[in-house]
Amino acid sequence: MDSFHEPYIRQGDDITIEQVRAQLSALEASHKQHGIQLSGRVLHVCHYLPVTATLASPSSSPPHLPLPLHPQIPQTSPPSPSSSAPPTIVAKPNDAQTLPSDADDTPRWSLSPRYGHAAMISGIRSLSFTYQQLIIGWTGDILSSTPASSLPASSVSSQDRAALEDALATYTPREADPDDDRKTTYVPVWLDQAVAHGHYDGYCKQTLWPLFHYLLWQDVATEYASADSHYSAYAAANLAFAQRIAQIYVPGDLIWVHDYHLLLVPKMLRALIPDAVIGLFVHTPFPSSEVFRCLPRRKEILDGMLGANLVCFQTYSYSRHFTSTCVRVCGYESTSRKTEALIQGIDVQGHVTSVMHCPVGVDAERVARDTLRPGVQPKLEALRSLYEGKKIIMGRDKLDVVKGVLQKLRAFEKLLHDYPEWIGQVVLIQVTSPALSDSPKLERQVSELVAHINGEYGSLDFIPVHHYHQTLKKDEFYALLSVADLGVITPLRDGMNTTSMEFVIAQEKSGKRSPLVLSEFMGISQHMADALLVNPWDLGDVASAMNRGLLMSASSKLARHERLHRVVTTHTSHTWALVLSKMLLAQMGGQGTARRTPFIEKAVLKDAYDKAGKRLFLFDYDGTLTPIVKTPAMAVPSPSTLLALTKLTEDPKNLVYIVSGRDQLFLEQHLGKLSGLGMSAEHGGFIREPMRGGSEEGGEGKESEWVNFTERLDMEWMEEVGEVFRYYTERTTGSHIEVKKSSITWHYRASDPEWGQFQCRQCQDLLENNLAHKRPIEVLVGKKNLEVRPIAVNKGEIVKRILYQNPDADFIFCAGDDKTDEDMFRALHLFATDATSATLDPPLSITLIDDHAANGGSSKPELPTVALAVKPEGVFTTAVGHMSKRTLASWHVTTPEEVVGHMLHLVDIDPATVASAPLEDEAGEEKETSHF
Ligand SMILES: O=P(O)(O)OC[C@H]1O[C@H](O[C@H]2O[C@H](CO)[C@@H](O)[C@H](O)[C@H]2O)[C@H](O)[C@@H](O)[C@@H]1O
Repeated sequence: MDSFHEPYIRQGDDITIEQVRAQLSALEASHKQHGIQLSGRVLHVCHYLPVTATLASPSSSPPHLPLPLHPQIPQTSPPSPSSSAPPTIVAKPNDAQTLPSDADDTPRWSLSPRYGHAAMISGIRSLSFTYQQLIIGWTGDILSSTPASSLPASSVSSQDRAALEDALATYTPREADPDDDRKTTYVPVWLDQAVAHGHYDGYCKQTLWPLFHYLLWQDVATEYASADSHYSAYAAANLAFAQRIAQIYVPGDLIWVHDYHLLLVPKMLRALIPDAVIGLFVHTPFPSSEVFRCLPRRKEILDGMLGANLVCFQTYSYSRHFTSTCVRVCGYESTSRKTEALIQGIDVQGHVTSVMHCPVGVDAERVARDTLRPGVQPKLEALRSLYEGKKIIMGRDKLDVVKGVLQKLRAFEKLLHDYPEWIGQVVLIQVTSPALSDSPKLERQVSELVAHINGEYGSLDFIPVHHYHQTLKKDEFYALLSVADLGVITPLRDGMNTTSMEFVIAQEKSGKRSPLVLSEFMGISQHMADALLVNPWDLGDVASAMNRGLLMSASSKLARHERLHRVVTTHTSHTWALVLSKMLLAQMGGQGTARRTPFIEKAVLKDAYDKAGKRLFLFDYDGTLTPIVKTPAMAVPSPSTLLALTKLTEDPKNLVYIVSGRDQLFLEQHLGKLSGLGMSAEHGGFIREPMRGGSEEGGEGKESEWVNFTERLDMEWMEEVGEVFRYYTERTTGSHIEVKKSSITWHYRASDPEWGQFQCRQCQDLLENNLAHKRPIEVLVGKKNLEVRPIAVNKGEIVKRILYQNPDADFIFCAGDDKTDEDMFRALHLFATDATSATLDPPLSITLIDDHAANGGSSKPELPTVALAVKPEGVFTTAVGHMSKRTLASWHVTTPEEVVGHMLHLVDIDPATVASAPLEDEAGEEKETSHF
């Protein structure tokens, strides 16, 4: 694995931030050398802006005077609403609490501050030394001064908005290097109040958050209509973000979209800026596919995410769940380790989204500094004397069901029950900070349980549990972390959890080196093997770990602490942000950004068609003229497809062929009535020329014979391959074998998608390593199938043959959707790109087969090279699939319906006037649109 693609600095690696910086610079230099445009900017798209801003009354405020940060809702007299002077707006980051606050003006409105995501914000800000940064986020609620209430965003005048945007754009953060003019700017997204709250309090908090933390909705303590309500607000908010990004985007920008609030943004943004380099970082856990599949809007959400070039998670297991969900729920394929080099990814119609992981850390230096703030020590001393002679267990969690506070309290109760020697000797100080959407039910349950434990195990001079439901001040927080004899952080699920990292740093500074009990269901646990890892549901397990931690020897504590400290201080928010930049930068110029096959416009095609004297059409069948469906036998041509082919073949200027992997029987059965249609079956193994002089059933003319190019080939391998396929069919429920005359296909579309793909890879390995080098065969990975055919035949050879026999064609349209069709594009590539090389040597199929037959077994060597009439502008090689799909074709359309629509347009038929029935198989299964 090369260092550019290395997903993460692994635990124990000695890589430093300087090394990541050096890798970044090397990547940038290499991109510049290859002419890849870099803007030097990173756009971070977050749910809300980490700033506080206040709009002051113009009449009373001096320009650019900083205003108090807290409280945000002013208590003083109302502003003068009619003033026409420009507003004075002061904006500052949420953490800039030391700015002077000597203003006496009256804010007219202010943005409500929001906290959280500290690690992310500190990581983003640390990049200011490397990149120009833009943080794009929702303003948060707009609070009016009188009455103290939320205002609809629409009531903020455009003048005020512009003033706020200016203030944010010109704000220089404290931590910026004064000699460096690169900095962080803040770009507000204005959301209508209903959209903003439907988005966050509704869909984010009531639907996605519980699901991502393995809580199905009936378990959530809030009341709401359904898992689908608020989706429209979620989509509207995401669209507003995408549009805002598009307004400020410049080519060469790197765009990082953050978290579960904005999962639709990548796809929406891709539609607005097809070339954008987009990363999506998911800070929460990503659940197993069996949980995720319950989401009514699962496909929309996954497709939204897959609009990104790179989707990144906190841990490998979250990324594995995501990949598996895309495969299982949407039917997409994960890229093989073999084909897409080293990166795991998801293939959607040829667009590959890379999937990686990179855990966020804390700003270790800053936490260490904060732990030593002068205010911390007195608080620490106070705690020490208050609990003198007792061991202190500390817990600090948001009051949210997923944080497992109830389970922790029960485990503490079990500690006192199972190890009664601790009664009177240990206290649990549990702080619960209020969650944004508070749950009174949970609050009540916690209070009741605390009272129960204290009643059961407490006495007049001993209270076992000290519960504080409040937001701790920084000094109190660090004092608590520093004084504790044991940290117990046991959420039921948590994306990462930064308190545990802060605990380790605080313990280093206080010199205590106390141990940590951590839930194994949080992202950080995978990197903290030296904590005491527990299952928070197993109360006995947690109680025993608490006991073990409290009794741990000093040397053991020290050894564990040192290793944890090393992890926390080498995997910081700064390294995280740099590694993220490196990963996204590595996507530039790569798959999905460099390759853009243009969409072929109907008018362009029609223009060339009308001007041409002789036209050649070469169509693949499955996935090109008809959508992929679950059962191969049900992939029958639609009325539109038949009409388009009929009309094309009726025109004497046209020569139309189907070049398919299907066998003769299938092609004859479904397309045989079109006698003007030429057909090639089994990937070029057979050909039947069109009948001249009649195109419809009953038309004039004599039916052509099939020519078999495989007749004299060694076909003994068919039995051997059949045996291998039978072995895998027995072991892969739902799979089946399609035996054709000279090729054989193993299908696994109806099998478990992951097992099917795994078996396919195993089978492919077996065939390639044990048979392919001994036999004249080629193994082809198709769409949920594995095909084996003779190496001597392919679709490219057929195309050359047709072309050689029709050198006067001056218009060629060739369409296909999968790898075997690339042989056709390759055969035409030279003529599609180079005006000077329009000559063609006699193809093998003519020299070896036709002439062989004509000359009684001896081939005739001197067939002439022919000159072709076609010019590059008359060759339309067209891939069906995503524009970023790897292809030799010069054009693309996205679906088979578009291929047919384009053909109908050529013959002057409006597709809307043609009756079209949705494809259904016998079981009523709809066509599989998800995977082409
Ligand atoms: O060259 P083509 O015309 O594209 O044919 C390639 C293979 O297509 C068929 O399999 C594929 O389509 C089926 C129907 O949509 C689908 O169920 C299957 O999963 C696909 O792999 C066909 O069955 C094969 O014989 C062709 O070689």
